[in-house]
Amino acid sequence: MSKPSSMPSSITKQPHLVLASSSPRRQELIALLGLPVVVKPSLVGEETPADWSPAMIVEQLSLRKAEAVKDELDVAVDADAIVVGSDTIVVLNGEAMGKPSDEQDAFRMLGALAGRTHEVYTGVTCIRVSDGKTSTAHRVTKVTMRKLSDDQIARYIATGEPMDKAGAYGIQEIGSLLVESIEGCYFNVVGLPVSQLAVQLELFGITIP
Ligand SMILES: Cc1cn([C@H]2C[C@H](O)[C@@H](COP(=O)(O)OP(=O)(O)OP(=O)(O)O)O2)c(=O)[nH]c1=O
Repeated sequence: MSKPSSMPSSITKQPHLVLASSSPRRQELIALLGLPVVVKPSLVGEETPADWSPAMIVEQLSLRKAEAVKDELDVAVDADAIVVGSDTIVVLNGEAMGKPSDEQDAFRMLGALAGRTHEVYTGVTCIRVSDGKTSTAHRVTKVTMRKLSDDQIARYIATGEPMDKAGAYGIQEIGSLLVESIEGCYFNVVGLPVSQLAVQLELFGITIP
């Protein structure tokens, strides 16, 4: 009879992740990986030069967030950690939309998105604390929003949901009622493309089911 095979050491010895984010959505999604996670929000500014492409914006901001948190860690304590940073924007006809500045801004964004197809870009950066090894990538998902009247938009804004979300909607909450269809990764829209993150973590020798 053959002996049962032993567990590969890469499964038994996994480093912990440090999520550089204040987003409750990202905190829930990263838990899907089943690895130990510490949350440490980054406090970086999110200004970017006007000539950056959407891909550059989300990749560079995810890098900025991860680097800021990595710089605050104690290498002796967190040597085996991998810091994960992420950034999400909505792009309509080349215009990048972040989080709305106020309700009027949310009204403008939703009025522009209604009845049209836009793209959601999310950038993800992983940095290993011990040697600074870095991986940055992004994903794009197409989202088509149904036509909305001004009254419908105003009622949605009155729920308070849009204010902390790129493009002023949350597909995972009441905003789901505004979305007609999507093409691509759903989790990318919510703010953390978990399968993309799994691919990047494999570059660090971390195996995810
Ligand atoms: C389009 C869309 C965005 N969002 C969210 C994801 C992000 O949290 C937010 C975009 O803002 P970000 O600047 O990417 O992230 P954040 O400020 O919320 O968190 P942190 O920088 O600390 O990581 O919009 C949704 O929750 N649902 C959606 O459908």
